Amino acid sequence: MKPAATYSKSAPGTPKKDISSQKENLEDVPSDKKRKLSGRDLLEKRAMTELKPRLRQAFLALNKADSSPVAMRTPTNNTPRKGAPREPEVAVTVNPIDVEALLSMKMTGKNKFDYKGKCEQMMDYIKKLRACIRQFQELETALNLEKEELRRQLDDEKESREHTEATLKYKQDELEAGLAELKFMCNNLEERLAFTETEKENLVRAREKDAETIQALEKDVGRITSDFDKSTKEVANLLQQVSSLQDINKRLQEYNTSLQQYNSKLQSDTTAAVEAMTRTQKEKAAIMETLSSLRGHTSVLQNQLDSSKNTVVEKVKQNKELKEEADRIRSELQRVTDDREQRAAQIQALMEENLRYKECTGKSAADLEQLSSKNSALEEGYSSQAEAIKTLRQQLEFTQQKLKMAEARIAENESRGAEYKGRLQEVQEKLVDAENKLHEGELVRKKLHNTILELKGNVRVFCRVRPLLHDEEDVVGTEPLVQYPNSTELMGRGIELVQGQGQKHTFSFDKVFGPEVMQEDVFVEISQLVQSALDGYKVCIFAYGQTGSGKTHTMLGNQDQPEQRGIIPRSLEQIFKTSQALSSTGWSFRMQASMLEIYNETIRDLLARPGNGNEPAKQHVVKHDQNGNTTVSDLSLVDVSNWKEVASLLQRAAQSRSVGKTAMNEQSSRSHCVFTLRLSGMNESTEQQVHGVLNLIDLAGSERLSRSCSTGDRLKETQAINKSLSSLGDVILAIGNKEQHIPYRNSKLTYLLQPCLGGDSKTLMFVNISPDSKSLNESLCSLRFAAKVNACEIGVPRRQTLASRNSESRLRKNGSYCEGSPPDGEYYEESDFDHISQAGAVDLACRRLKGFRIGQ
Ligand SMILES: Nc1ncnc2c1ncn2[C@@H]1O[C@H](COP(=O)(O)OP(=O)(O)OP(=O)(O)O)[C@@H](O)[C@H]1O
Repeated sequence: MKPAATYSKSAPGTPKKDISSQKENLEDVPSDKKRKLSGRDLLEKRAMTELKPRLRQAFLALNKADSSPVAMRTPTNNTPRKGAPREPEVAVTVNPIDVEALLSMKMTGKNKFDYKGKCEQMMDYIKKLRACIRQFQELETALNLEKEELRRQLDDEKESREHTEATLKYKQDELEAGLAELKFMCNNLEERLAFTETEKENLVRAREKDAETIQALEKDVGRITSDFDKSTKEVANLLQQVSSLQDINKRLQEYNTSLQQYNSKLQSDTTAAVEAMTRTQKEKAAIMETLSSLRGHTSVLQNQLDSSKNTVVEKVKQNKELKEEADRIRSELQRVTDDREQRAAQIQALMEENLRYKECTGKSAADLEQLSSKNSALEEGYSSQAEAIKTLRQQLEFTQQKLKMAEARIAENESRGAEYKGRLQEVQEKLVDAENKLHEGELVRKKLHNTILELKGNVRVFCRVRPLLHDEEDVVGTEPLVQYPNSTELMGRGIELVQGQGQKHTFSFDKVFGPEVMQEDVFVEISQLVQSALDGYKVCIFAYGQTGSGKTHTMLGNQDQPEQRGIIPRSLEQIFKTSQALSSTGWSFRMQASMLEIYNETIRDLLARPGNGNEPAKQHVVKHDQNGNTTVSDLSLVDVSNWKEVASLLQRAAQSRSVGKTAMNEQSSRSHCVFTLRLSGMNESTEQQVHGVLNLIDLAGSERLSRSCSTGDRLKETQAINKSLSSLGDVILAIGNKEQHIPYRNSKLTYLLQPCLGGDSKTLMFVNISPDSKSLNESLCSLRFAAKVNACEIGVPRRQTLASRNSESRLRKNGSYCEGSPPDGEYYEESDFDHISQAGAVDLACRRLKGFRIGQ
């Protein structure tokens, strides 16, 4: 038996070796070709080089013996995966066939004709050939598999090499970055080292100084020790004082307890006041009802009185006619009587003459006859006249009777009229009484309402709806755009906007004025607030609303028509009148007015005297100090003492103000206009002082660019206006949300208004509304904004009162003005100033309730 021929393949799993061997194989390839050879070419080349000796071996084995077993590697399908351990090589024994011998083998047989033997040999030969073919097939399969595996190994190798290369690149980058960082750190450290060294030098110097200081301190310690001994003695004294102070403290605590009791009493008083207000409101409703019924009754009585008056007038007329008739008849009668008497005298004279003729002269019978006929004619005339007199007398009697009857009727009517008059008087008195009660109730209600608002510290909001202008429409669908709810709760305070399809938006404010409300009625509602500026409060009234909604009309109005004057002129008139009235009680006031506008985020002095045009425009800066004082640098302040002076100032300001025509308003204010009156009051006899500020602000109108159609400068103005108004909205929102940071600095307007919005002033906002249906959306926005403002709590208003005579210092002499709280420790008892306003008691209660300082 021939030794089993074995062929083995180098075990896989040693790719590096394979790659190196491939490299070795590549050595003999020309270098330009080397680059072109791909991995697949290498593999095929290597397979061929490995296959050739194996084929040669296989043929050798087959040629050597057809029956001897040959150890051959059996191909397996379990190709090792990447990373998996390689299986050991498996040797399979086959009977190798000597192919050369097989191919040169001849069929001999026993003789030439031994076909059977040849045939058997042939069969055997065919079998061997088949076995040989099978072996070759197996070998080919094994080689194919091996080739496949080698290809896979090569791919794996390539992949792992790429991966390693990428990792190496990444690591290199990392190292480079680290190096750069280290270099940067090194630089830093060097800088720090330099800095530390200088610091060290400084410290050394400081230490030297410290050493000197310590020496000085040691000397001081000696001195202090002696002082300490002295102090110890003083401490003993002080301890005694402390015990006496503790006594005082105890007494003060008792006083404090009593104050707390007083406080709680005030709180209960406030509750009672609120209840009283509710009661008053109910009473007011009842009085209103009585009033309306009385009004109805009065109108009935008035009608009756009017008809009675008409009857009396008629009867008087008749009476007069009858009297005239009677006079006429009387005069006729008189005339007739006179005539008759004249005739009787004539007859008498004729009769006497006749007698004289008869007696003395004996005249002829003819003459006698003539005379007697004359006499009879006269007698006839006389009798006819007597009859006429009789009828006239009858007529006179009848007329007199009629006259008497008419007079009786007149007397009757007059007594009835007097009765009616009495009843009317009575009703009118009742009416006046009811109206007085109503007025009083209204005053109490207002006062209580003010007190509650002040306790809450809210900004008050009044809403005013202007009348329709030409070309405007105030209906949405079939309903009026603006409606006023008439429920008891919302009467005079509620407003509804109808958005179409019955959708309503209801708002309520402190007061709502409809289009019919006159300027005077509006002012009546704010006069008390204005008054409080004289009492030492900071007061701020501003008008907000879309352009053309009536802000300027409300604040300034029309100066040429007295009944059309707005809040600014009326307020000043009232302040001047009241300050004059107070002069009889020792009070004298100094008042200074200023007027500025904020135009395109720049402050402009409206009272500045026009220069020659060469000097640069002044830069006005708003500043607030720690005490809440506001300053506007370089602002003109003008002393005013009567309305005439203010009127001329307003005129001067109107000429400098930025006004323009927009698509929505002929005379549109293109800036925010701030009128400020600073009041400083001093009582000569008591040396008491008050400091008040009245800010009256006409804001520029908000408008949509799409509606106002602004371009150029107008567009810039509109953008500046909208920006500052939106900043105002942000501030209000932040205050409403009680945020930590209030963005007052976002616009000049909010920064200037900071004390009014976030401080302790009495603030009132007018929200002006246009009833035009085209302005519905803007009106809705304005009302929503106003509702937010109404909900804002800005703190409790505080009066500014002083005792020392330094009021002059609080009113600026030139350049800037101050407003705000007096320095600490200078507050006085409210009762000291109660003579100024009736609101004193309520204010005192408010302040005590809020824990304000009430005196030193
Ligand atoms: N209550 C009112 N009664 C009568 N007319 C009014 C009333 N309110 C406003 N008007 C008229 O409406 C017009 C626009 O008013 P006004 O100029 O006051 O608006 P505005 O809000 O100040 O506008 P802008 O913001 O553009 O300055 C004016 O002609 C004014 O006379």
